[in-house]
Amino acid sequence: MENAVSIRKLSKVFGKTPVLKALDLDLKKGEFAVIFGPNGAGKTTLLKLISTLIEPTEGSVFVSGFDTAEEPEKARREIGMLSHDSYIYGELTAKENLRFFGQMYGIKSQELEERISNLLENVGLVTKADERVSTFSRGMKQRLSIARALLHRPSLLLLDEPYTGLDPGASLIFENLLKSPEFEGSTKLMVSHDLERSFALCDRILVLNKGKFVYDGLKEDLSGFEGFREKCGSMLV
Ligand SMILES: Nc1ncnc2c1ncn2[C@@H]1O[C@H](COP(=O)(O)OP(=O)(O)OP(=O)(O)O)[C@@H](O)[C@H]1O
Repeated sequence: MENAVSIRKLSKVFGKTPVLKALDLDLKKGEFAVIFGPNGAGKTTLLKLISTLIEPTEGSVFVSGFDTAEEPEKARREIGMLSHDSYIYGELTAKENLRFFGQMYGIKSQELEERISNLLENVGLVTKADERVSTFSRGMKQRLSIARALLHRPSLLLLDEPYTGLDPGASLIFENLLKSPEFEGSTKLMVSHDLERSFALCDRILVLNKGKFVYDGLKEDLSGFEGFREKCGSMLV
């Protein structure tokens, strides 16, 4: 079976600074991997490269078999990205934002309206559906970003610090969405500093440090969170 993500000798240099150094990575379909690592390790840069937001200096990225350099549109169709830049428009309402992105993905209008209602309900924004996003709190914007990322039923979820701004209730809603029948089979690659919470969700752990993977292992091979801390703690600084 073809991998959800295949990365080969991927490097990124900003100016003269090498940020990612010849990375190789394969993610199987349905895997839930989390990337840990200290500030500046290159985690967000890696997610941006996979999502085609930025281009590699060298190397290649394949998403569901699509080479992101050659077929970026097809690769993007597979991806739902949740990140710091929320990609939502302040002057539009929550519903209008989702409509805009849904139309971009070519979702037919009746299906789109149903999808928008469901997602707004799921993320707890029904009562705010017709309010402008510029009036939203950070957590409300993050809830809307979650709905936006899931709108086109992506097969690959790239989640960059998804808990940012979420209150405990919204964090649970988010985790339940990931475990829901619709998304439990999707592949997930998450970057997070919330070690314990992410460890509980994932089945594979990667540690990125100074642009290289210094650890890659399955959760089942570690003796719980304490085992992970013992093995990887020193790699996280
Ligand atoms: N557009 C850019 N131009 C120049 N340097 C950049 C750019 N984007 C990122 N960098 C640099 O690349 C390095 C890695 O940044 P990145 O955001 O990928 O780290 P990170 O592991 O996600 O860190 P954090 O945990 O703090 O979010 C940092 O030194 C950062 O300053």
